[in-house]
Parts: sequence; structure tokens; C-alpha cells
Amino acid sequence: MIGAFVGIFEAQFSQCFWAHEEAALGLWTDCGSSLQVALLDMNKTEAESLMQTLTKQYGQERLLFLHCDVEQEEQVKAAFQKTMDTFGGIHILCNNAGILNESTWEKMISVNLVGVIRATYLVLEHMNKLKGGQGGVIVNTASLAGIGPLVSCPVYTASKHGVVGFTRAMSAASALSGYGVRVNCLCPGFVQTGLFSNIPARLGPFSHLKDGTQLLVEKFGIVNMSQVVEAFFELVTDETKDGAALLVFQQERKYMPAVSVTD
Ligand SMILES: NC(=O)C1=CN([C@@H]2O[C@H](COP(=O)(O)OP(=O)(O)OC[C@H]3O[C@@H](n4cnc5c(N)ncnc54)[C@H](O)[C@@H]3O)[C@@H](O)[C@H]2O)C=CC1
Ligand SMILES: CCC(=O)/C=C/C=C\C[C@@H](O)/C=C/C=C/C=C\[C@@H](O)CCCC(=O)O
Repeated sequence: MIGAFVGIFEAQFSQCFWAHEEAALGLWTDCGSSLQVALLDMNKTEAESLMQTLTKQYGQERLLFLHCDVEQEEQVKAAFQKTMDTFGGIHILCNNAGILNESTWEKMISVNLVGVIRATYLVLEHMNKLKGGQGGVIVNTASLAGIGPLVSCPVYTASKHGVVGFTRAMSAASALSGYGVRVNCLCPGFVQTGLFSNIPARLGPFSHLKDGTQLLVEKFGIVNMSQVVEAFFELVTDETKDGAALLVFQQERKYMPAVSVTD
């Protein structure tokens, strides 16, 4: 799992993640008897405290932290190889790393979209059945802003629309190529994390639109982190889900049908 430490996944990790262990393990024959997790992130500070907590609960042999910046090809490649060497395989990848700051929009595209593409292509070197892998599933964290425009954040919106489009196309390419790898995306609404804090400072040239964003927050409400993790595991464990975009609202979650231009 990439970009897992702070925010959406960190807070609910232990409560939800291991609760789905049996269902996840049942998907592949070479998984052994327990779920093992590599947490890749560039935030070492947060990593240490979470790893201490999880290690106490689940044992050191099932957890691995690797410092990794998704903007750096060699770091991602090395982290996946270390994960393979440690655990013997990679069956689930969650591309969760993301930033929001309209003032540094090129970086936002680099992390939120290019980082997802890079990690997907690199993990396929290990997951792809045509390359000796066991197959697997990739879940990309997009956003509701990957479905509809977050007006105060046009480039964040573009990055997340890109994640949804890449997910759907990569899913079809994988299925038609026989990779044995499903690709889905999560589209949560607003979640109380670090990314959600200090909103005006994140809007760059669009800070004058902060009130409109606040109206969206009031309209959509705040999604609980455990709802996001539960949705993640639905995309992992439901083998019928491939190329799916799962929207996570405060009151419900529902799938967004792909728009077809040929219908
Ligand atoms: N907070 C929200 O309201 C929503 C967030 N999301 C998405 O959820 C994902 C997680 O974000 P949050 O937990 O909210 O924010 P967060 O800021 O709390 O967590 C983001 C994580 O990504 C890591 N990260 C950032 N850049 C990285 C890089 N270059 N390489 C490796 N790791 C990197 C950070 O260290 C951090 O651990 C993001 O993709 C975000 O766009 C989607 C919908 C709503
Ligand atoms: C700084 C911008 C801000 O207000 C905070 C953003 C926090 C999280 C980022 C993003 O992932 C959340 C986006 C939520 C968007 C919600 C509504 C629309 O933009 C999409 C409408 C989708 C639909 O029409 O169903």
C-alpha cells in the first residue's frame, strides 16, 4: 500500500484492514496463512508511530515500512522489489498517495496521477500472470473530484479525473491482455485528514472560491475513514469488480457506471 500513513488509511488501518484478512487471503493460492503488509510512504515520522502500534498488535514479521516517494521511479521499483524479497509476492496494491495544493499544480499531477501510473506499471512487473506473477488487484484512490468538478481545485480535479480514466482503461487493457490483474478506484467525498485541513491555503489562485467549496462540504458532509477502508476492501474482495469507480458518500456508497460513447 502506497501513501498509507497519514489520513484515510492510517486511522482505520488496524480496525478494518485485518478484519478482511480471510476474504483477501482466499483470492490467491500462494498467499500463505496471513496477510502481510508493506507500507510505503515518504513520511518517516508518521511511519514510526504507526509501525510501533501495528507491530505490537500483529507482529513484526507481517509488517514492513519502506520510505518511498512515488515521484521517484527507482524508489518505487526498489520498494516493490524489497516487498517481493520479504514477503514473496504482491497481490494487492493501493495507490493512495496524494496531495492537494493548487499553487504547486505540476507537483500535484506528478504525485496524484503520474505516481499512480508509475506504481501501477511497476507492480505489474510482479503481479502480471504473463510475467510469472499470481495476478492481483490494484485500487487507486481517486475522489469525488474524479467524477465531478471541485471548482476551487481545477488541477486536483484533473488529476483525479485522470486516475478514474486510467483505472478504467488499465482494467480493460489488463483483462484483454490476460494479466489476471483487476484495477478499480475509490472515489471518497470529504474526509477529515491532513489534506482536508487549511483549505484556503490549498486553493492557490482560487482562494476566492473557498466559500463555494464550503457549501460542497455542507452538501456532501464528512465521510468517516472506516467507510473508505470498507469500500477499499469491497473493491479488493469482490472479484466481479474490475474497472469500477466506487463513490463513497457520508450516507452510502455506490458505483459510478462508465460513460460509453458507443451506446
Ligand atoms: N481527505 C479527503 O477529503 C479526500 C482524500 N482523497 C485522497 O485520499 C488519498 C489520501 O489522502 P488523505 O489521507 O486525505 O491525505 P493525507 O495527506 O493525510 O495522506 C496522504 C499520504 O500520502 C503520502 N504522500 C504524499 N505525497 C507522497 C509521495 N510523493 N510519495 C509517497 N507518499 C506520499 C503522505 O505522506 C501521506 O501519508 C489522496 O490520494 C487524496 O487525494 C480522496 C477524497 C477525499
Ligand atoms: C481544498 C479543496 C477542498 O475543499 C477540500 C478538499 C478535500 C478533499 C479533496 C477531494 O478529494 C474531495 C472532493 C469532493 C468533491 C465533492 C463534490 C464535487 O466536487 C464532485 C461532485 C460529484 C457528483 O456530482 O456526484
